[in-house]
Amino acid sequence: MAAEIRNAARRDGGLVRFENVGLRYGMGPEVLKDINFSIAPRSFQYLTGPSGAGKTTLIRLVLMALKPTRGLVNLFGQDVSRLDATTLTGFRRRMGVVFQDFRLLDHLTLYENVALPLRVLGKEETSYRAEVVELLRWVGLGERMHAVPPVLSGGEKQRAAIARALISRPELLLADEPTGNVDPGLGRRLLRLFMELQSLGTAVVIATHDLALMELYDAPRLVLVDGHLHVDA
Ligand SMILES: Nc1ncnc2c1ncn2[C@@H]1O[C@H](COP(=O)(O)OP(=O)(O)OP(=O)(O)O)[C@@H](O)[C@H]1O
Repeated sequence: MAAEIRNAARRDGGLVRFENVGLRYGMGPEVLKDINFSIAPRSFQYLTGPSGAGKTTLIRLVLMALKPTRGLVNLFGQDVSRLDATTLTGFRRRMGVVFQDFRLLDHLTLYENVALPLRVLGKEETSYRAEVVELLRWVGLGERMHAVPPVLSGGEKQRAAIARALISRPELLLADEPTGNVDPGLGRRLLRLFMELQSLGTAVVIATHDLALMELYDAPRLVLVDGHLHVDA
């Protein structure tokens, strides 16, 4: 089944494809209008636009946390409106997400936070311990793995959230303002982490309005303005 889905994604040329997607919250105005774009496997792109333009909303649509009001959302080669709950859960596991507010669990150590997605899958600790430690070192938190989130800086929490998003080796990583809470030096280091991740085979989407960051590494920009999206390649 997994191979079938991957083949379908390849055939359709994308991990994600939106066709004429529109979204409104409740009876409010349309926040996203006629959105068309696709995300190729192993690609790197920014999602940008002014505050309130709809970046988080678009990410939530990709994560299937929201249903489009109109149009087609295709993930891994399949129309999501036709999928059953089990397949949707499987699709979510193929995506990693770094939320703007981190969403770490305060009563768990960083090690436990990062290991959580694997624990939830019922894996034995012996099968993942080394991998979690290696990933925490990779994001520069090797010395902090037994600390709990409330005693960490914003940048440390940011990196822990990135490690947690990566532990399941996602095919697609969505990061919402991943450099929003860090100084420019750390922002550059995080960007290098994302580039390395892409070179290891993950497609990366970074939502940001940090122009300086986007200038550091040239990549296509999905630009949202007034609910419309255009691609600056
Ligand atoms: N749950 C909600 N209910 C109603 N309106 C919402 C909801 N979430 C977002 N909106 C509205 O949708 C629009 C887009 O919001 P969204 O958070 O997607 O923008 P954004 O580009 O991510 O903004 P920022 O860069 O400030 O995070 C805004 O006008 C916002 O007020």
